[in-house]
Amino acid sequence: MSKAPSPARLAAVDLLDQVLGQGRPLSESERLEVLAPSDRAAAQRLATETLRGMERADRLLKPHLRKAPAPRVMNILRLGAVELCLGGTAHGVVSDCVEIAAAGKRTQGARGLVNAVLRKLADEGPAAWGKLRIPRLPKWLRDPLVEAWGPQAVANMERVHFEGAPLDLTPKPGADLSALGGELLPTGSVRLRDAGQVSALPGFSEGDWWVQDAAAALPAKLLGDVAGQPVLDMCAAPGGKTLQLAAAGAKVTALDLSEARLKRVQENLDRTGLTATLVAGDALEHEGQYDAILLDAPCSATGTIRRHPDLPHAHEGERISELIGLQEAMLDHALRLLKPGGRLVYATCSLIPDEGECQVDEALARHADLQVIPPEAPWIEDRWRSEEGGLRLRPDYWASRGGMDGFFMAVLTRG
Ligand SMILES: C[S@@+](CC[C@H](N)C(=O)[O-])C[C@H]1O[C@@H](n2cnc3c(N)ncnc32)[C@H](O)[C@@H]1O
Repeated sequence: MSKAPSPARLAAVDLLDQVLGQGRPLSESERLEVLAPSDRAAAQRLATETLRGMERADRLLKPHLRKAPAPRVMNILRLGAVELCLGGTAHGVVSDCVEIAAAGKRTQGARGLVNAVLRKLADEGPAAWGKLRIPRLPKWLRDPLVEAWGPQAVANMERVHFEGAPLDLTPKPGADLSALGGELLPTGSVRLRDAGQVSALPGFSEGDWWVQDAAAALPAKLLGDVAGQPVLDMCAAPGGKTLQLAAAGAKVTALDLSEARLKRVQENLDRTGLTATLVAGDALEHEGQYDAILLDAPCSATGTIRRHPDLPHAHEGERISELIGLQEAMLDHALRLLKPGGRLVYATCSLIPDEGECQVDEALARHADLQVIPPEAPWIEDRWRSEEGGLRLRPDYWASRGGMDGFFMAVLTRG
């Protein structure tokens, strides 16, 4: 008699269909909302691991498939293959994948195939897995990154992407995070491995910290002493940098186009007991004068792939030229909102120079009075410095510690 497949595995296959079939990233899924928290976490982990290991799974599956199966069947096989190769129990994985195939009208005819192929992989897969190459980025992204950073650097980034990301926390000033047993990074973030459920960690309810990649915590620090100053966080949600600025004593205006995402900023402020003025609106229409502005502009997010392996599969960079235009317009508008002598930090979590280094070069060409202030801090490593006077962070930096998100950031002023 057939039994219902695990809700987490079933949802993980749906997520793979969503990313690979519809080109919608995991973060846009409503599918997880109906699940219990533990199933939600498991489904997300399974989908993420499958996307990370997809190239290897496809290589292992290929010899067993005479013709390409229907996309959902292929995703069931990918999920099963990755789980089996990463140590999943053969019986549980295979029978669940067969049940997922049996549950769909268009896939039930492939039950036998799923069963036969996954049984083979349960025997052969785990030994073969580690001999396959580290999965590569898709060509649309790999080619420009090789051109920008060279083949070895991109191979190093791919190794870090494949390993996934630790959990980084930004401590609220004065909070004691020793109960978490994490590693204190030179930049002040606390890094945890295998952290589990975030909301169950010590200090979460007390608002002692918030989740923020170590690299993502640096742009706000580059604004320097903001205590008592009006500061605009121009693209604020979900609010990691707003929290840093508020914790540093700034009078923060946190602006974002998305009301839904601003709700997350408010939740984060409530949990941490910090305050900021939230404004829903278009950054390009915002008015005011500020001593300091943080422009963490919308971008390709290609620096966050180790956390979001769905990104390079969900699209092929179609929106990047539109984003580059938006970043340029936002940078020019931010300069209009900056008081004389004020500081603007421009940042993007992108690995593509057109969204970082080139934006600063081109802004310098457009505005004769614009200057870049090279940042000074004891934790800045020389190799992070870019020719424009900004910082270029890459996933392969701190590789032995677990890497960091890719970011570009620069401090600008009009003089
Ligand atoms: C990279 S995210 C910001 C991350 C945020 N700074 C943090 O640290 O949590 C970019 C944000 O820009 C917002 N955004 C996109 N277009 C915008 C616009 N025209 N005006 C204001 N915000 C915009 C998006 O809603 C998104 O929340």
